[in-house]
Amino acid sequence: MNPDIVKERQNASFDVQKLTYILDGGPEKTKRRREISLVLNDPDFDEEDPNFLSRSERYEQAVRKSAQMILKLREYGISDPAEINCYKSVVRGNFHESLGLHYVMFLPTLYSQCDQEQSKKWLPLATSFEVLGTYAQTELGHTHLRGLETTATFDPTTQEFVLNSPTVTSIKWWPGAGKTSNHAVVLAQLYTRGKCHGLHAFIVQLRHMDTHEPLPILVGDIGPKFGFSEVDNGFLKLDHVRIPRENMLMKHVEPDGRYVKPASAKLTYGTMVFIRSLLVGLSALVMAKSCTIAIRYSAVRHQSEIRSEPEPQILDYQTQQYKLFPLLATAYAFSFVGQYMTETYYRISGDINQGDLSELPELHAVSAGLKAFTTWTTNTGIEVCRMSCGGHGYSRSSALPDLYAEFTPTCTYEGENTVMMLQTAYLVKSYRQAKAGEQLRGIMSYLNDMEQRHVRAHPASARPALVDINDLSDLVESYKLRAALVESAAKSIQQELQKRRSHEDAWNNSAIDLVKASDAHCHYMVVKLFTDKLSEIGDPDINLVLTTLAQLYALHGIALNSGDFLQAGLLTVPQMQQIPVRIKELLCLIRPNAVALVDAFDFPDKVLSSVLGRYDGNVYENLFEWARRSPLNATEVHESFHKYLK
Ligand SMILES: CC/C=C\C/C=C\C/C=C\CCCC(=O)SCCNC(=O)CCNC(=O)[C@H](O)C(C)(C)COP(=O)(O)OP(=O)(O)OC[C@H]1O[C@@H](n2cnc3c(N)ncnc32)[C@H](O)[C@@H]1OP(=O)(O)O
Ligand SMILES: Cc1cc2nc3c(=O)[nH]c(=O)nc-3n(C[C@H](O)[C@H](O)[C@H](O)COP(=O)(O)OP(=O)(O)OC[C@H]3O[C@@H](n4cnc5c(N)ncnc54)[C@H](O)[C@@H]3O)c2cc1C
Repeated sequence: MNPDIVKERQNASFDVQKLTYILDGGPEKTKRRREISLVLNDPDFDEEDPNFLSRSERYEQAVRKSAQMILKLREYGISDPAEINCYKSVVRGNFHESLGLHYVMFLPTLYSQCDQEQSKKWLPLATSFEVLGTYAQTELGHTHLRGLETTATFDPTTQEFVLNSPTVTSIKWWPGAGKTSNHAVVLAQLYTRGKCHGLHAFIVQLRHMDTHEPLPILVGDIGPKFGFSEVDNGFLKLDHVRIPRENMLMKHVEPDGRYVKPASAKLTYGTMVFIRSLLVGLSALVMAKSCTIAIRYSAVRHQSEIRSEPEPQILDYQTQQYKLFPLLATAYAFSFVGQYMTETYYRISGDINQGDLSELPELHAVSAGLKAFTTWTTNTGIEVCRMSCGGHGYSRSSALPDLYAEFTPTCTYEGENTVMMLQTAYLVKSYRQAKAGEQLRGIMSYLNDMEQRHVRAHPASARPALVDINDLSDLVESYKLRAALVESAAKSIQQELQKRRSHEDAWNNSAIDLVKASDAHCHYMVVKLFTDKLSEIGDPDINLVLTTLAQLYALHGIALNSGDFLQAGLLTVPQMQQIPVRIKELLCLIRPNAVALVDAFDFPDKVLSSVLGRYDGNVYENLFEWARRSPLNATEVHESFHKYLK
C-alpha cells in the first residue's frame, strides 16, 4: 500500500463504511452489492483490456461477456431488476454491452406497452433471450418525433401492418444492436383508413431465429464512433415489410381498421422517460468514478514545490482542490438526486399504471431537465478530472478517456440536451398557472410564492440582502428565487407575441431564456435535494462532512452564475466577494477527508479499471506493467521496421 494513501485514510474524520451504507440505501443493500461484486473474481469474466483490441474483437468480447452474464444470472438465481442492474454494472465496468438495448429499452417497452395477450407471447421469448431486441426510433434525417417518416399502414384485408422506410432520410439510424438483435421495437407513423394517427410502436422481426440471417430487410452496423465500440449501433431499412396486426403494441387498431385512442398519446414515449430518469443516477456514478480516480491519484502524485521542502502531494495545491472538490460535492449531490429521481419515477409510473396520468407532464419535465443538467455537468467534470491528472490522465490506463467517450453521448441520446431543456414549456405553463392564482403542487410549488413574495428580478439596491452565505437554508432560498428566471423567459415570450410574432417564433426567439430558466430550476432542485438529505443523516461526523460538501456545491454554483444572483438582487457585491473566501475555507475543511470521501463510493479496482485510481495507490509500477502489455510491445522489433524503416 502506498504510504501517502495510508496516511490519508488515517486522517478521515468519519466512518467510511457508514457513509457507504447511506449511499447504498442501508447496510443490507451494501452487503448484497458486495456479494454480487464477487462475480469479479469469476475467471469466466477474465478478459483483455479492450484498449488493446480491434473494434471487431471488442464487439466479440462484449457479446461473449453478455452471454456469460445471462448464464451466470440464471446460475445464481438473480432475478430482481435492481440486482441485475447492479450485477451488470459491475461486470461491464466502464464500457457498454452489446445487449444493453435489450435490457434498457426493448424489455421495458414490452413490460409497459404489451397487453395481456402480447405479454404472454413476447415476455417469455424476450426474458429467455430467444428474442434479442433493440429500439429503433431515430432516423437518418430526424429525431424529432413528429418528423419521423417511417410508416406503418394497416391492411385490413390481410390483418397486417406494412412498414416502410420511403426515403433515405427515413432509414432507422442508431438503434443499438444492428448485428446482435433479431427483433426491434420500431416507432412508425400509423396510417389506417387513410388517416395518420401519429407515432406508435411495433414489434418487427429482423433476423431468422436459427441462422440469424437478416429477413428481407437491410440491417447492419453504422461503423466506428467516438466511443461505444462494444455496441453495434445499427441501421434498418424497411421496404414494405409486413407484420401481423397483433405486433402493434397497445393494439390501437381494430380488425376493421378503426383507431382506438390511447389514454395519452405520450404513453408511447414512456421508455424514454424511464431511461432519462436512470441517466441521472448514471451521471452520479460516473462523476463518482472520475473523482475517485483523480483524487486518489492526486494523493500519491508529488510534484514541484510549495515551500522549499520535499515535493508536496498535488492534492495540497489549492488550484487542484478547486478543480476536484466541487466535482466531489457534485458527485454526492447527484447521488442523492439520482435516488430522488428513481423514487419519483416509480411513484408516478405506479400511478400511471393505475390510470392516474395527472403527474405525467411533471415527470416528463423533471426527468428531461435533470437528465440534461446532470449529464452536461458530468460530461464537463470527467474532462476536468482527466486534465487534473496531467499526462497520465491522457493514457487509456487512467480510464478517464474511456469514461468520457462512453459517457459523452448521454448528452445527445435519449433526447439532445438543449432540446430536453426546452421541454420547459411545463415550467412556463406552471408559472402562468401560479400567476393566475392556481395553487401548484410538488416541486413546482415554489412558484406559488411568486406574487406574494415578489420573486422576480430586482435591482440589487431595491432588495435587502438577508442571505447568510454560511447558512444552507438561505442558499437554498436564493437558488429558489433565482429559479424564478422562468419569469424572464415568460416575459420574453410575451414581448415577442406583442410584436405580433407567431407563438412558434416567440418561443424560438426566447429559447436562450428558456434554457437558462430550465437550468436554474434544475440547479435549485439539486441544491434543495442535497440539503434535504442532510436532515436524514443522524451520524454527526458524516452530517458535518456532507454539510461542508453541500455548502461548497451551493457556493461554487453561485460563484459560477454570479451574474444571475447579482442581477436579481439576491446577493450583494460584498457578499459575492465573501464567497471565494468561504470556498477556500471549505476546500481546507474537505482536504483531510478527500480520499475517505471517494473511498465511500466503494468501487472495486476491477470496476474502476484505472491504474491511477487503484485503492492501494501503487500507480507507477502498475503503469509500467500496463504499458508493457501494449500490442506494440509484442515483438522487440515491430514489423514496420522491416517494411519501411530499414
Ligand atoms: C442506466 C441507463 C444506462 C445507460 C444506457 C445504456 C445504453 C443505452 C444507450 C443508448 C440508448 C439511446 C436510445 C435513444 O436515444 S432512443 C431515441 C430517443 N429519442 C429522443 O429522445 C427524441 C427526443 N425528442 C422528443 O422526445 C420529442 O421530439 C420532443 C422534443 C419531446 C417533442 O415532442 P413532440 O410530441 O413531438 O412535440 P411537442 O409538441 O413538443 O410535445 C407535445 C406535448 O407532449 C409533451 N411531451 C413530450 N414528450 C413527452 C413525454 N415523453 N412524456 C410526457 N409528455 C411529453 C410535451 O411536453 C408537450 O406538452 P404540452 O402540454 O405542452 O402539449
Ligand atoms: C451512442 C448513441 C446511441 C443511440 N442509440 C439509439 C437507439 O438505440 N435508438 C434510437 O432510436 N436512437 C438512438 N440514438 C439516437 C439519439 O437518440 C439521437 O442522436 C438524439 O435524440 C439526438 O438527435 P439528433 O442526432 O437528430 O440531433 P439533432 O436533433 O439533429 O441535434 C443537432 C443540433 O440541433 C439542435 N436542435 C435540434 N432541435 C432543436 C430544437 N427544437 N431547438 C433548438 N435546438 C435544436 C440540438 O440542440 C443540437 O445542437 C443514439 C445516439 C447515440 C449518439
